[in-house]
Amino acid sequence: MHKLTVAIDGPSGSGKSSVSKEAARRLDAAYLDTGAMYRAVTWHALDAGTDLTDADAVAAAVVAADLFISTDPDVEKVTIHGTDVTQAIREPFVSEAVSAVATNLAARKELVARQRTIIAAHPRIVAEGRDITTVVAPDASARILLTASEEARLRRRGLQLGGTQSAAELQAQVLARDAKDSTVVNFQVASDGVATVDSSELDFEQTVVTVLEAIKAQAS
Ligand SMILES: Nc1ncnc2c1ncn2[C@@H]1O[C@H](COP(=O)(O)OP(=O)(O)O)[C@@H](O)[C@H]1O
Ligand SMILES: Nc1ccn([C@H]2C[C@H](O)[C@@H](COP(=O)(O)OP(=O)(O)O)O2)c(=O)n1
Repeated sequence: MHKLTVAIDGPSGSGKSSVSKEAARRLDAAYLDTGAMYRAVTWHALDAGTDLTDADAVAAAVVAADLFISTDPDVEKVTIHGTDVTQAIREPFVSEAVSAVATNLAARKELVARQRTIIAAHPRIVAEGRDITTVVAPDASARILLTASEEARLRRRGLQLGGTQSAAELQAQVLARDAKDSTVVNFQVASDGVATVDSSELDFEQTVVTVLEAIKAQAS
């Protein structure tokens, strides 16, 4: 089987996680959700009462984090210091706090190193996040920026959360978070050599097929 590293970036609600996971299944590859790593260390910092405005404390918590993430696309599992946080990290309170970790450069350095180690350990892997195409794996066999209109991204996140969130809450969790995160990483504009797939007008299956075609075009 040929070695394959696929890097996929994009803003919140663009479909990165669901589309990358399905692409990984069809490519018989592992799957790495790097956002789940940022979410897990944020969950732990909140749980431990770490002051998220204290950059040194946040960085120290990330360096010390005993973090496990499944890379099997059919097994969603994230643990931190032995606690299973697979579901908890998706809660809105984590989405609203995670940028404090994502904008901490020392925390990013630590997580990027761990992500590179995980990617190197898998001959075939699809990794997704915000800086995979540019920082974590710029030499990947295929690199894709998955985008969608703000309207589509807000609608999808609202549906995903079962209609529990108000429009203002969704704006905070999707658009305001992207605005904060994009102060440290570029995931709005494709870098040189990165293919853009706009999923605004595509359904899930069409998006998966388009992404697989883009991977094939670059990786062959
Ligand atoms: N092309 C698409 N059309 C419609 N819904 C989609 C599409 N891609 C993803 N979704 C749905 O939108 C929601 C958000 O997708 P997700 O993969 O979590 O995005 P991200 O990881 O970029 O935040 C999920 O419920 C997912 O099933
Ligand atoms: N490679 C990455 C992945 C995620 N992040 C940050 C940015 C996001 O606010 C959080 C959570 O990412 P996640 O992909 O789970 O977020 P969405 O599902 O797209 O809303 O982590 C990052 O800075 N770099």
